[in-house]
Amino acid sequence: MIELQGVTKSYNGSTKAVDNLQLTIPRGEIFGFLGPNGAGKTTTIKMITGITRPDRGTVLINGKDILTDTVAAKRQFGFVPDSPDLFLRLRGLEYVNFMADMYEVPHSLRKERIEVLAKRFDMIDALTDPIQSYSHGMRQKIIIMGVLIHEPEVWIMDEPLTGLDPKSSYTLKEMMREHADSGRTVLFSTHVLEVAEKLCDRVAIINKGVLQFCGTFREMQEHFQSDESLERLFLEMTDHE
Ligand SMILES: Nc1ncnc2c1ncn2[C@@H]1O[C@H](COP(=O)(O)OP(=O)(O)OP(=O)(O)O)[C@@H](O)[C@H]1O
Repeated sequence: MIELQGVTKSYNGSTKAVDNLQLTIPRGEIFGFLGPNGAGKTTTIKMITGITRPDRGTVLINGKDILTDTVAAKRQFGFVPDSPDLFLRLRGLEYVNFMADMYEVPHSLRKERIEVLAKRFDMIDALTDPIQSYSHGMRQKIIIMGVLIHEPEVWIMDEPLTGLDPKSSYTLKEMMREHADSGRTVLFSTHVLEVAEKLCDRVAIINKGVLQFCGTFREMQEHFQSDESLERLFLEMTDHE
């Protein structure tokens, strides 16, 4: 479960990138975070994950405060950032083991977990190659594997499907569904509204740092008294000044 209470952030003391955001993302849900470029999605995700400090407000992950109980809060989640260009000098397997070390995954569990993940993402043959030699999609997949190796309860993913081929994208979406259906939490941001419409139990739409809507797609249609697609409703909400 992720709770944001009055979360606010300005850069350089000027316009608010995120303004008084109030959100609760319960267990058992795939939650989509949507908004146009520059809306404040990444800033919000960075505040949830403790990378950026909010000016005001509180972030709780499974009840643990990211600012005051940071390590306990960080143990609750796995985070896939928007750029997978990390640890390029390591081989895939070294990186996944490094992540397993960080999260104290026992050696007895690692081999099987790595095998299962590598099989699902078609990465078995690439594990011994340096990440530098990987394509964008392969880098994305190794980052996802490194995150999932410690089986975090809460998944937080910033545009995780970008660059994935159709099979890997299908696999990740399937894993997100399984994770949420087993009573755990998935938060991800995306620009692909068709994916959000099909995959998410609820979505939040943010524009210029302000929450425009939070709820199910059906609730959104009821709210706007419209049977339009998510894409049309999104454009209506975010196009107007
Ligand atoms: N490090 C920074 N310094 C100054 N301004 C920033 C910084 N990071 C983000 N911003 C500004 O904050 C606002 C929100 O940016 P953010 O990256 O959170 O949006 P986003 O919704 O993730 O966008 P995108 O969909 O393009 O990735 C934008 O106006 C952006 O220019």
